[in-house]
Amino acid sequence: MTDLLEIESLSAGYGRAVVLQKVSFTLAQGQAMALLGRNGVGKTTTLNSLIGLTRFHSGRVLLNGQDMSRLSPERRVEAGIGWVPQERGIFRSLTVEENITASARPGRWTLEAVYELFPRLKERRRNFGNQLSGGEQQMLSIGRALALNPKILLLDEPTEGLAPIIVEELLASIRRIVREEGLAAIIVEQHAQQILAMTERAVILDRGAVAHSGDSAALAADTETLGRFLGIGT
Ligand SMILES: Nc1ncnc2c1ncn2[C@@H]1O[C@H](COP(=O)(O)OP(=O)(O)OP(=O)(O)O)[C@@H](O)[C@H]1O
Repeated sequence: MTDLLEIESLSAGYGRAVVLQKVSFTLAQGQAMALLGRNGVGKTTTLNSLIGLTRFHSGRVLLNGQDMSRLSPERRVEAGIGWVPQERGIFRSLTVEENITASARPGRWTLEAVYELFPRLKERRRNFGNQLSGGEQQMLSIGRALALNPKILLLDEPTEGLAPIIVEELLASIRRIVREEGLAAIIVEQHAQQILAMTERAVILDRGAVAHSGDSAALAADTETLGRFLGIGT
């Protein structure tokens, strides 16, 4: 069976700087992957490369066997990549509802399904993007990506800078998306143990290269590797 996503020896960066050095991993349909590593190792650059926002040097990015390495970000979204950027990227002058429906496509994730996942968004549906708290903006960013009914969701530090109670709420929603709904996802997160508990696969990057790749459950128990590459668990 073809993997949903195949990254083959991807080297990419910004301008002349090559940040990712021959990064390879695969993800099957319905699998969620934790993408971990210390600050500055290339996690965001990996997600940016999957959506097409970096300078591509060599390698291949395949979605359902189709090579996307040279496609524009718009074409990659059309092909089924859902992207939730670190800076959230919501339209501040549109309402919550307009943000969700502006680019929606038919599928499991209707407006009602997004509201059911994030009841706060329904309460706030007539508010503008610039009237939302950080947590609500993050929910909207995820809801908007879901409404595109992607084949795979890329989440870049979705809980960064949010209050602990909101972090727990968001992590519970993300767990539901990947565990109960079975949507394929790559999740970059500082809350490593919580993300390992809801994903099947884990990749650790170190200085732009894959330093570890394996089962999330095995990594969660591997204090030596967690300590060496993330400075936790020891
Ligand atoms: N727009 C850019 N132009 C040039 N270099 C960049 C740019 N964005 C990131 N970099 C560099 O690429 C490297 C990897 O950064 P990246 O943001 O991918 O790391 P990260 O693992 O996501 O870290 P963090 O957890 O801090 O977000 C860093 O050395 C960074 O300085």
